[in-house]
Amino acid sequence: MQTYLKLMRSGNCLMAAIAALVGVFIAYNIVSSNVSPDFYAVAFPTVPILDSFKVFLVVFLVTGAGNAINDYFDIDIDRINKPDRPIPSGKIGLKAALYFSLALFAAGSIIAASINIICGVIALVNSLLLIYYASTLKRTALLGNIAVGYLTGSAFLFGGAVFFEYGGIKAVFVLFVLATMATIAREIVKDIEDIEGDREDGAQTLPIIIGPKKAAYLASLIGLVAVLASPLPYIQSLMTVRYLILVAVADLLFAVAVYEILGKNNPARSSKMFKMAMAFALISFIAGA
Ligand SMILES: CC(C)=CCC/C(C)=C/CC/C(C)=C/CC/C(C)=C/COC[C@H](O)COP(=O)(O)O
Ligand SMILES: CC(C)=CCC/C(C)=C/CC/C(C)=C/CC/C(C)=C/COP(=O)(O)OP(=O)(O)O
Ligand SMILES: [Mg+2]
Repeated sequence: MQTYLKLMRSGNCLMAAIAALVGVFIAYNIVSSNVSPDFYAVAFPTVPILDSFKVFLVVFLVTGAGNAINDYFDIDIDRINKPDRPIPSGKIGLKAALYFSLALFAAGSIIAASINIICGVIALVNSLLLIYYASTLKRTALLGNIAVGYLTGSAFLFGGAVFFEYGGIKAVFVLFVLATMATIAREIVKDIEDIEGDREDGAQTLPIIIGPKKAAYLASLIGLVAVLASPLPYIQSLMTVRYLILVAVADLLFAVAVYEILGKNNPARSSKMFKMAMAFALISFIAGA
């Protein structure tokens, strides 16, 4: 069981699932404050506890499926870059990982469809995109990074989609944009870190095409634009002033991540700092909502 949780990268699954719950909560706050009292009393539901649990479960399962199918297709690269992972280390067989991933995708999409049609569509589209990313897109410069950025940011959209008929997706769109930009920046840095294994595998990633230095500048630019945009949830009255204080700490961590890649040419540490900054930004969304 432990090895399958490692294949799923359960820490990422938990982070994504919490992000989706933030989406549910923020969307509920916004749409329930926008409706008229009589509509609120008559038509608008109370906080959807069961749907919130389903949202958490779907994102946990689909994210885990995406990580598992990624390692299934990455077996050759991971033998070079990450030999301790469950498949290259032999702890989980290749076919077992594939069937496990497909089962998680199916379970997640079916549960999503039981929430509403939009949640079902998002889960199905994301599942297909995760498979396409792992099999093909990840070896394509920038498109692969954008796909992972969209997928990560979509956790917020998925939470907002619980209230799609009340404008829930629009309510959380700025969170989607911030998460997408931060993830794209980190994905480019990860490609700089993996450049040797990717080159051996014939992948055409951005750092291989334009060089690691220019890729580092682009990742830093995207990351810094996300930092400059980070007050937007407060400006849009999605978040309280507590968010503004906490996200300033996340912004500082993003700045350190940029320094690690631009100033110290250390993609491994920069990637870790980006992830820490993203985790802290998620905490600021939770505490500031
Ligand atoms: C500027 C600002 C306020 C940005 C917002 C940042 C934010 C809240 C991002 C959300 C992050 C999130 C929902 C992450 C989910 C889990 C995750 C790390 C997904 C992306 O994983 C792909 C990555 O390539 C996996 O690699 P690794 O982390 O090394 O296993
Ligand atoms: C909203 C719903 C239903 C699902 C969202 C699913 C989410 C949040 C996905 C987040 C992004 C994610 C987990 C992508 C999986 C693919 C992946 C591991 C990309 C990075 O892989 P590589 O580029 O191969 O790098 P490493 O394998 O070395 O980490
Ligand atoms: Mg991989």
